[in-house]
Amino acid sequence: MTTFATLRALHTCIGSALSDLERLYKERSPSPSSPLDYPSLDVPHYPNSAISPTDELAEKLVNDRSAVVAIGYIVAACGQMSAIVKRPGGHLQACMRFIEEAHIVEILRDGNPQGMHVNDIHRAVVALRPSSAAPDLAVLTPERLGHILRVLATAHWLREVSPDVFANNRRSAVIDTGKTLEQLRAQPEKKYADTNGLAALLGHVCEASFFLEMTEWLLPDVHARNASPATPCPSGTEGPTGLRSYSTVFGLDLNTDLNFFEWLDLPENTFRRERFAHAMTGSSYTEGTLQDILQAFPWDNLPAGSVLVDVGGGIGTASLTVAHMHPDIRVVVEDRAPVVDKAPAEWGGEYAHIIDSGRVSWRVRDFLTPWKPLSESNEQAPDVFLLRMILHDWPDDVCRTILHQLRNAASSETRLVIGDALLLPACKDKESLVPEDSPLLPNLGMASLQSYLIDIMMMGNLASKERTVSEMEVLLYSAGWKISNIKRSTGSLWAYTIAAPI
Ligand SMILES: C[S@@+](CC[C@H](N)C(=O)[O-])C[C@H]1O[C@@H](n2cnc3c(N)ncnc32)[C@H](O)[C@@H]1O
Repeated sequence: MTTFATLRALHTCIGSALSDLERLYKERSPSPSSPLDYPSLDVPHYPNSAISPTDELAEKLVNDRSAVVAIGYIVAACGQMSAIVKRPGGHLQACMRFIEEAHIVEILRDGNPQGMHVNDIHRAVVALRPSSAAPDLAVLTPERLGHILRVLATAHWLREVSPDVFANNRRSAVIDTGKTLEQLRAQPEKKYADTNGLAALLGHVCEASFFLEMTEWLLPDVHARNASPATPCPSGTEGPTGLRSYSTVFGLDLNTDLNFFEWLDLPENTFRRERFAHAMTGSSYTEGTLQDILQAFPWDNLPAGSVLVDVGGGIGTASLTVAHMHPDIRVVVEDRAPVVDKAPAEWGGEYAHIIDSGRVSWRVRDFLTPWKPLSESNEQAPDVFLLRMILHDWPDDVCRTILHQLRNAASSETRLVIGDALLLPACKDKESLVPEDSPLLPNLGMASLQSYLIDIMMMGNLASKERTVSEMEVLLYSAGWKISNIKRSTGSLWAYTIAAPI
């Protein structure tokens, strides 16, 4: 195929996906005379604010199954077209991290919806910083702030309404925590409590960019060329260049032998630890949806009183969703002590009654150690073990230990529910997310990039990985489990894998 033919095929693909999307919105319009429009990029939709029933319907349809497929095709085709016609640019991570930490989205939401002048934004940013560590105004100038915001407006993450006047748009509003400026000033550490976790996720991912030194980690000569001569190197830890060798990029970046979670437990990382817990809630909006777990497993078929154990469940984002919809299921969330100590207090009103009644509870367990019955009087094996975003954190040998502990505790009826992306190759293979004759990559290319970037982040942070279907199959089999079903989220690499004891 010539390049122009490929570009034309991609153009057709965008056109037909757009027609599908437009048809869906037209068909679901409350009145044929005023067809429902797709939400505008220029209009922020804050998670906690009231909107008209029509706008609410338009928002809801974005997650409709057929809309998700059409959106995936549009993103994949546009990404592929851009890659063909233009060399890549830089990345936005530093600017994204700054606007999240500086509460810019909340400041713009609180200000004039038509936009705020950069001088006013600057004043508000400075006023929200603690007086004990006020910014140096010769460093944080309105001019520099304006340049940062313009990068984001250029990348459609904000709007520059008129020169130096900025407003939120649909994208930036996604990371609005709904907190007032007074709340942020009084309790900045509570910024993520009772939110959808997307601001926490952005803050975590943009900061935890340890994988940026992946090249130094993999190529010791580049590390040797760039390392400061003062880099301490305890004897016995030298790599081939005489510099210290690390098992992760994270270790190299922070000069530590601790793993990511051990580091998170350090007293100075309290804020990061709590933000990470909320970031996991946010991840359920970017990796499939939180509701996918409800379709992933036949929860209705479990007998009343069945027990779901959420292994490494954090604040319990996924299992609380199950408990909420299935009042006969009991949930026990297991995690490390610093997480368990804080978890119940991180939930607001919606789930209070389930937590207060004791139907959802937390207990401390290191998942590398044998699983212990829930009480002396109840030695029964749990009905379901949930491992959501756990196996992708660990290399195969550690995963095998985690899985063996659960296999030893399981009865023949126990099921394992694993929530992790299952990667596909970027070429034709047994499974494809697109039709046979599509010009798109079978893994949906740019629309799936997020899962592949998380894969690299996992390699950098924890020497682990996202797995392919066959890698997952082999791993589970080696620990005594056999896959019985895989439920992929629509148009996505995210999946719930169900396994039974062999
Ligand atoms: C990526 S998070 C996933 C959290 C949760 N499953 C979810 O989907 O929101 C990984 C979790 O594993 C927990 N964890 C790490 N090491 C652990 C260990 N040795 N024992 C128990 N939990 C552990 C972390 O504290 C964290 O909550």
